[in-house]
Amino acid sequence: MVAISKPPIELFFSKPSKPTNNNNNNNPLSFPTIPIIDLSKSDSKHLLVKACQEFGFFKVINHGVPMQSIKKLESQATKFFSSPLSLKQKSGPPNPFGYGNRRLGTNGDFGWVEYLLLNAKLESDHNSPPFSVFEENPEDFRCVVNDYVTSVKKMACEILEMLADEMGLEARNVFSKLLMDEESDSVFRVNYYPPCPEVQEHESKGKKLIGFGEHTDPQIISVLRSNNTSGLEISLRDGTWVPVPSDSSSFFVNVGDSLQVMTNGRFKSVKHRVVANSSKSRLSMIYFGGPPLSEKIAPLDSLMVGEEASLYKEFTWFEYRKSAFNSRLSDNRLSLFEKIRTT
Ligand SMILES: C=C1C[C@]23C[C@@]1(O)CC[C@H]2[C@@]12CC[C@H](O)[C@@](C)(C(=O)O1)[C@H]2[C@@H]3C(=O)O
Ligand SMILES: O=C(O)CCC(=O)C(=O)O
Ligand SMILES: [Fe+2]
Repeated sequence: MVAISKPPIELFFSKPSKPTNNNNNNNPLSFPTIPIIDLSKSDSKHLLVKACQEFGFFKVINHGVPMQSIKKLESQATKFFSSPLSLKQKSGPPNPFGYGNRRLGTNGDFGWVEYLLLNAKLESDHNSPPFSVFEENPEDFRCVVNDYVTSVKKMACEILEMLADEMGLEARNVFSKLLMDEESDSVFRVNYYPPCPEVQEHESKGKKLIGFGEHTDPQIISVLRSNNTSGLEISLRDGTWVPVPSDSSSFFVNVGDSLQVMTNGRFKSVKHRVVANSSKSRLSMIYFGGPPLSEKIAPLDSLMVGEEASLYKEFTWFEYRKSAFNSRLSDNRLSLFEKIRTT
């Protein structure tokens, strides 16, 4: 186990950002409303497409994921993160899966966060983390995660099928089949953001303490649920950061880079980040639905109209994933795969 050295506190603060008073309605105190999609309503499809085009982000209610499954996972995760650091570290480092602390990825990014990065399909394998805290009964944790991921993946597939339907694509499972594939490279992550007393002192100087730095998610779709501590922010196209009020009974969904490519840029992968809280801890769990490694990612033929040109070079998910994991968190990962426009 490699000891985790403490990075200087400066690494966790955001650079001064654009003033946040340039939103749509010119009112410095109001933000555009984040779309709310009621999955129990059949007419939500249109709103879903609109949300993916305008924000790449929306909130989902009446999602069908049992509260019991959410609560069980929350309680297991709380047990994990409240155990001694030395024990948690026995489930790390996170390469590729396991417990991580502050260091995000391998390229020098830091956040005020602890996390568990897991394969979305937790196998009954003694070497799969986290074996340390749940030593007495690792099957318990595995079942709880698998139960939760199964329900959330079902919801993600439903959303992807509604999107395909509304866009008039021939096969409504054109996106969802990638998540359903046995070989789907999907990831599950639990993030724990401890309270940070230094937040207030820095806020008075106009700086924000960063829990998880700004980035887009590389996969197709991400589905997030958190406790009632806020912190998540999304970036609008004009660079304005919009805080997302927490809601522990709903899910938040964002479009990933791969879905942006498959829709030839119609849907936008949203830039987001998490800012730390001075007094409350935040616990979030995110399912990242990804394709099989060998899957070719390119704009869907059936979507291209007239002379529409593809904005991206074709790549496999393996190639994109490799390139993404070699990048810094805030890099524009897709720019390497954009076609040079000649007109
Ligand atoms: C700094 C990094 C962390 C990350 C891999 C990367 O090099 C760039 C993308 C990051 C991200 C963001 C979404 C997910 O949380 C994640 C698991 C992913 O697939 O891409 C993380 C990666 C990570 O934490 O290892
Ligand atoms: O923890 C959160 O609320 C969001 C984290 C995130 O964006 C990520 O893990 O990719
Ligand atoms: Fe993310």
